[in-house]
Amino acid sequence: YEMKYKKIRKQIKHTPGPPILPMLGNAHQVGKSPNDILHSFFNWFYQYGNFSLWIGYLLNYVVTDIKDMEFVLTSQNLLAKSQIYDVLHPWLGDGLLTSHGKKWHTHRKMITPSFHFKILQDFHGVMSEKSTKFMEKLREVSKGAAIFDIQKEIHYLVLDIICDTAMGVSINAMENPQSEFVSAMDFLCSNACLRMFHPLKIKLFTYKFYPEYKTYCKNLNTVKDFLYNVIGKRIELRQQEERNESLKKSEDEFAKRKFAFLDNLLSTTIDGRPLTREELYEEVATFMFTGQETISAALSFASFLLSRHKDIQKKVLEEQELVMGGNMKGNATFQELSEMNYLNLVFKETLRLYPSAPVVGRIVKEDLHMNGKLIPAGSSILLFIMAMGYNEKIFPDPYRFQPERFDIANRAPDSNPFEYVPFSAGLRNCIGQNFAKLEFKTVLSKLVRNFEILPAQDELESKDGNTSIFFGPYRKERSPMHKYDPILSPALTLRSENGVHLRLRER
Ligand code: HEM
Repeated sequence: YEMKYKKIRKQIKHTPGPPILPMLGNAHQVGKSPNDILHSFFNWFYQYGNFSLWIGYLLNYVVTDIKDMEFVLTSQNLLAKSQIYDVLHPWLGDGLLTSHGKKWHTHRKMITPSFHFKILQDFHGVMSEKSTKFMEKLREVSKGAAIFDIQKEIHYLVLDIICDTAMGVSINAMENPQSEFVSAMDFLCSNACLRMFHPLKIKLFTYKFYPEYKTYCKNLNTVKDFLYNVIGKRIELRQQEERNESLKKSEDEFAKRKFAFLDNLLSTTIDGRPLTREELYEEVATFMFTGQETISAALSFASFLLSRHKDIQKKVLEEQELVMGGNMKGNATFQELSEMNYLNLVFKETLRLYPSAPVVGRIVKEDLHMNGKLIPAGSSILLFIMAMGYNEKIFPDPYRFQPERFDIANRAPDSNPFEYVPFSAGLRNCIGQNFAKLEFKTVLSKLVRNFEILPAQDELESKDGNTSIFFGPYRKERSPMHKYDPILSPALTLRSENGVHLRLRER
């Protein structure tokens, strides 16, 4: 092994990286917790730019250079995902996120119309309804200027929205966070994140020997049973409708007709045949996973940033007053949301500082020549999306929260579209980005109109416009971390390990 890898290391001398140990590579330096991993990645980004990272004998080629990012994202041959996605397979199967080749291609084509703006308009109704309920929940938890964890509350809101839009089923997670299905979904999301960088837990055949494996199976089965049950009932309902039978009046929630992503899948065909139950399951489970943690993170971090930047929150509110006029407590229409340009800039700037998917991976199946550099077959390429947002040449003063930097008037006319890619780009870009933007704006617009968002403690308000999060060598110039500063945890999705704490004051 050592001989073989010595040769490969010579081949990639073009790209430095942290020094390695035999057999371990850099595994001992990456760090134990997800937060350590992020810090190590940032330190190496500042030190090397692109860097090569060895986990045992697996080469991870980490890309932070804009031209290389463009190369990978526009390549037709780098569409298959890397090994870190293996943890998702038992849960999501070959859904859109994890599949590749012909299956991915035909399913992508089939699913694209489900995100058409006419369908998003229907989903917007669900988003508005759930956000109204969310305001009531916030009134309760923020009573008496209590410091609370908004990430937790947003998580349940987003789960409610995604269940309703994916399956047409209301699970009321905001009211029943302890339900078996809600806990099982929570378990699977964090389980995936924690296993991704664990050398033994990442593979199912070694994970089976851990005592927690039993709990994993139990939660996986809960989610699968629930989804298969909904799918089965939906199919039955459609068959009844097709036979033109009058529907039995029932109290059953599944019988209530509500248009959902699943309905779209049921009316689609692949090569002239309807989707199998397994295919339906895979795509619904994928929609629910990808559309949950990502938006939760964006909304939580945006609330956090606004809580610490009063001046920017004021601008968001001024725009709300302008667009909504006298209807400050009502639902914003689709049209009104599209007029909220400043809120759009806040969305972009939040995703620059806290991209929901900080790293995405691809597998290199054949030797690759990337802008003059050889990347050997069998390696994995990790696109370090988060580091791109902290590139000082593109985003001066990168730790400053400054939505205006995304104003078209302030962007360099020759800017490269690959310098900012929170939704990835190219053929495997995020299919749900318009859904995400719509949900972000629906919820945040309502939040800002109902509440003044305050930091957990008054002294935490930013005096210089900077965030309190620092990575890499610049950290030592800054004040120490406060207990209410988020500890970032990256895996497939970014979140705060210690929650996102703040206070609210009703307007
Ligand atoms: C702020 C919110 C979001 C962000 C930042 C985000 C980001 C991303 C990124 C970076 C990828 C590429 C992943 C990779 O290459 O492995 C991706 C893929 C994907 N996203 Fe999103 N996403 C968001 C919301 C959503 C939502 C709301 C949905 C669906 C409801 C969704 C569905 C998907 C799917 C299905 C893929 C896989 C697409 C494919 O491979 O063809 N995402 N997303």
